Amino acid sequence: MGENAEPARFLASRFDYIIVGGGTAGSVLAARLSEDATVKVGVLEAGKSRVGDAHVDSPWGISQMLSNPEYDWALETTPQAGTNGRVHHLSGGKMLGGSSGINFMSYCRPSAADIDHWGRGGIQGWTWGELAPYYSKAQCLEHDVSRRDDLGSIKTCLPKWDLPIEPAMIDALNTAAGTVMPSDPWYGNHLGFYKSLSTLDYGTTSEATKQRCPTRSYAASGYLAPVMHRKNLQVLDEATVCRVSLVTEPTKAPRARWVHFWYRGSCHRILATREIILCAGSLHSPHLLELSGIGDPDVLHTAGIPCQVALPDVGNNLREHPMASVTYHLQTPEDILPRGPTSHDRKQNTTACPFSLTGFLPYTALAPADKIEHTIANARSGITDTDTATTRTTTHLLARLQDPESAAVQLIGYPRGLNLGSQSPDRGSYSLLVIGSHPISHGSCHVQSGDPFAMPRIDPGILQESPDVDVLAAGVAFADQVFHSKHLVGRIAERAHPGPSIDFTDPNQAKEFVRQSAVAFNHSIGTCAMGYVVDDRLQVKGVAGLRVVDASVIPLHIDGNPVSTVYALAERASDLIREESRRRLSTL
Ligand SMILES: Cc1cc2nc3c(=O)[nH]c(=O)nc-3n(C[C@H](O)[C@H](O)[C@H](O)COP(=O)(O)OP(=O)(O)OC[C@H]3O[C@@H](n4cnc5c(N)ncnc54)[C@H](O)[C@@H]3O)c2cc1C
Repeated sequence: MGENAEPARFLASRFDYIIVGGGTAGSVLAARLSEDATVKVGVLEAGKSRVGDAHVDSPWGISQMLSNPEYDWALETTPQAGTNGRVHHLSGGKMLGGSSGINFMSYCRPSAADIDHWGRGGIQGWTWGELAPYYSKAQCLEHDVSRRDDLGSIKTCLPKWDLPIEPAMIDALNTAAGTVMPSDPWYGNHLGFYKSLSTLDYGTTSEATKQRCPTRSYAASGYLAPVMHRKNLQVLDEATVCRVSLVTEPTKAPRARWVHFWYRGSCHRILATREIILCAGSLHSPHLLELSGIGDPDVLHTAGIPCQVALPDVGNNLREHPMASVTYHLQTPEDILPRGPTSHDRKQNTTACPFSLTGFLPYTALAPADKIEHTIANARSGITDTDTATTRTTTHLLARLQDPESAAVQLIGYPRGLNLGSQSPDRGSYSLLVIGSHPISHGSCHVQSGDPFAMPRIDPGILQESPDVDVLAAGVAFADQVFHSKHLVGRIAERAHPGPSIDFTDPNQAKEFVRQSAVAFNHSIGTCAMGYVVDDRLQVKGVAGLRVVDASVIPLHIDGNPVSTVYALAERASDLIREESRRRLSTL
């Protein structure tokens, strides 16, 4: 990027807004707030700028970044009882652009109902109707230039390659589920199977091949890089924020004023005259609130941190999408070699590639009515307290299992075994990944000590609730059955994973497989949830001048991959902040 702030200038500056975390949401806010040349915006990012980095830019570079501490926070959960005591790896992008720089680039919007359900706790202003324009504002839909509203910063396109097996796979999936290919799955209803969009930019021509080659389109390239020349925007990378300090005035709520951070071995503090905006992601934003003394007094006491503002819900409601997969060998490896327009795609795609097939199904398409009732009754019998917010959420999510319009699982086609960390991928296999869309299981992410470099204790409670296991097991059994579809005759050989001894028609074997093999899909949300930790303008309750804008404010999980929603909510948050700023100025 080359235009990052000079450290001395940054440290000597006074900012109106300080953004903590220059990731997905942080980059959007930095770009939007600095459009007003009269405000000064500072961004502090713990990772490095990786703009122009080959691993980030290449759609095939993911395996070089995952678990690599230069790019990935590489956090771990506590042992998860729901997955037979296994510890799960949780990735998170540590760079400008954050997790949008390390993710699988799958672009998918949630169903309209999912966003509408956010309003259940009395949250105003976050319906599908209100958020939908912001999806369009963030996205540039390359495959459909007729949509003039979709001209945003993040480029998306359908893969310009065709995997020979995928049209038959889409037919097999839709036939088995009794669904049809949705005609416009990005506008509120995406049940059924279809070719998925990726956050890819085809605007670059390779020097070597003179062909247009795809590069990752992400928050740093789409939002930050084009505006780094602005005089009122400064970005300091490799700066790790350790807390926010508050000032108290009589009769007023405490106000967030200073951001304390480590930079090149020294601790510094910097003043925000208007607001501090936490954009550190679902696992770091609650941690920073707690390090600042804002949280559950018991949690803070145990960690030895004096409580400044009691906010018991900080760090709770951590929800993750669980994922399990089934892989079959193919009769011919060519079935997953792309018929792409460029030899570049064809060559690269043999080692790894973004996902190009996805779809959603309700539980009603996976299980008979009596089985669904059994799943729900089982879960209800465990509910003793009927009046807590958690119970109301659980009851709501259980009711959705009977709704034929509500997705319970997402399936993603992946043209090989899921061995992303491997250097020698299996070229002759195809996987269906099955992801639980609306997990009832949830947990927490809490500070363990006042040391800002000690990682939080992360317990997402993966598969701890039996309906999540039932749903995922039914999804995996469905996926297994699809490989035997008449649409795929002559193309599929034996099952590669799990081994042939597992019988998915036996629900107990399917459930045990899921407990034994499911992983977290890196879609953490909910730890600073709207309505609980922040209000519907995303301001931290009980503190002035402090907001959270990132995936942590999403109160309930959405069906599908979340990055589109993080872009949209950050776009909307920018409008809210600018609107408040204008209102403040007009009253002066
Ligand atoms: C491996 C992986 C694959 C994924 N695949 C997909 C996908 O295909 N499609 C999809 O839609 N979603 C996907 N996701 C999820 C999606 O990318 C995230 O939900 C989204 O990017 C989160 O945005 P955010 O702004 O909340 O956090 P982030 O983008 O993670 O930003 C947080 C930023 O804060 C910085 N930070 C943290 N702590 C501090 C601190 N103390 N001081 C300063 N800076 C700090 C971080 O370094 C980071 O840059 C994936 C995620 C991962 C990790």
